[in-house]
Amino acid sequence: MSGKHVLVTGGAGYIGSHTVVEMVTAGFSPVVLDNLSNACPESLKRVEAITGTTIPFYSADLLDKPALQAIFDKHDIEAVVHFAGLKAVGESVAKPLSYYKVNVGGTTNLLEVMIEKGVYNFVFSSSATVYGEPQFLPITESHPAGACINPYGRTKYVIEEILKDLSIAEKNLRVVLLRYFNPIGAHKSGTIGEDPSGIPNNLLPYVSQVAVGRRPELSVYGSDYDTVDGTGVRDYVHVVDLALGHIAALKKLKDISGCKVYNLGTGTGYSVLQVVEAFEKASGKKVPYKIVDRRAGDSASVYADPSLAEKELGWKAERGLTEMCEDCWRWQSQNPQGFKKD
Ligand SMILES: NC(=O)c1ccc[n+]([C@@H]2O[C@H](COP(=O)([O-])OP(=O)(O)OC[C@H]3O[C@@H](n4cnc5c(N)ncnc54)[C@H](O)[C@@H]3O)[C@@H](O)[C@H]2O)c1
Ligand SMILES: CC(=O)N[C@H]1[C@@H](OP(=O)(O)OP(=O)(O)OC[C@H]2O[C@@H](n3ccc(=O)[nH]c3=O)[C@H](O)[C@@H]2O)O[C@H](CO)[C@H](O)[C@@H]1O
Repeated sequence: MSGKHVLVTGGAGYIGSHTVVEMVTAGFSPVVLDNLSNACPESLKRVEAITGTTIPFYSADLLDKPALQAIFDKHDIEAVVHFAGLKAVGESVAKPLSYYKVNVGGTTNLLEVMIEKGVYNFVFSSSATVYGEPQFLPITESHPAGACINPYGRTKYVIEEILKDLSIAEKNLRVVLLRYFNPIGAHKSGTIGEDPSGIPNNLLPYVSQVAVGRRPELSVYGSDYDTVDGTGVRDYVHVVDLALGHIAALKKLKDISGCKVYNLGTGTGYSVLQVVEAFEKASGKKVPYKIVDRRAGDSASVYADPSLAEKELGWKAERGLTEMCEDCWRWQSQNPQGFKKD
């Protein structure tokens, strides 16, 4: 599909910015749309520095249909990779309407404009959260989905269902749904990475902010799970591997019809304390922690069976936990305050 453009919504964000880098390397021409509600323009400047390419950028909102239409009119868009949306679980409980409006309403807006403009290739950022509490491990794509425990997860599941319905109604539509497990790490340059606003919800950003001295200690949510050391186990996947999964998905679109679903994970789970230990080794810093109560809604263990993505997309995560922690630390130590000027 090289020569034409791929619209990347949310391309200034964490996963989007890493994917834009890999897209340029793979010969795609990305155009980025982002309303910068959870990103800053600096991330794209750094993507341009890494790739040596100018990336067309539109500061626009998914809810602004005329702005979406104008982008499709201006560029010859062949496919859309859709990252943009809200992703904070706690906030989704407090503000469900915002989550349904932006995630579901924003996606339906985008799909309407795509169909109006005759663009039929779509890659969507879904999440392992759609599986809810695991009924078996490792989780395959045929594991039951939909029993989500928070509004954020439900928006992902609803969007998946919309895409399945739409790909039946619109015979030309080709969709790849990617269910991410736990993306962490950063680009090797250390110039782009995850930059959460406020107190991080997720483990790695919290650990790295403790290591860099921004926070005094990590709270480990529970040590009485039925796991290797009692702490929660997750499938951490390097964000660059995840980005490469989108390249594989884009290449796959031409060979499929309808809607395909793939897990993107490594297949290996690590406990919170194993991650802390790996991060301490990678950074040479101590990460003080205290054990506190379990976090509501957490499962003991969640990890993927990623074999379908390997078989059908030719994609396999290559980077291990040590590299994930080293790359995360390079980004955090070079940018203690994230993209904000120090
Ligand atoms: N990071 C994870 O752990 C994870 C796991 C599973 C799925 N996902 C999904 O992957 C996608 C990307 O996640 P991320 O971690 O890069 O998040 P992110 O917040 O860094 O990126 C999302 C981007 O979308 C933009 N955005 C938000 N609302 C918008 C709107 N209305 N219009 C235009 N742009 C808007 C934000 O400014 C941000 O740059 C999200 O859909 C997220 O739900 C993320
Ligand atoms: C309930 C919840 O928020 N779920 C979201 C969270 O899942 P996860 O719970 O899979 O990711 P996470 O990074 O929030 O937590 C990973 C593991 O670390 C533990 N932990 C986390 C933070 C911390 O300060 N201390 C600590 O001990 C946590 O209990 C879990 O065992 O992130 C995913 C993205 O990757 C999805 O967005 C999930 O919807």
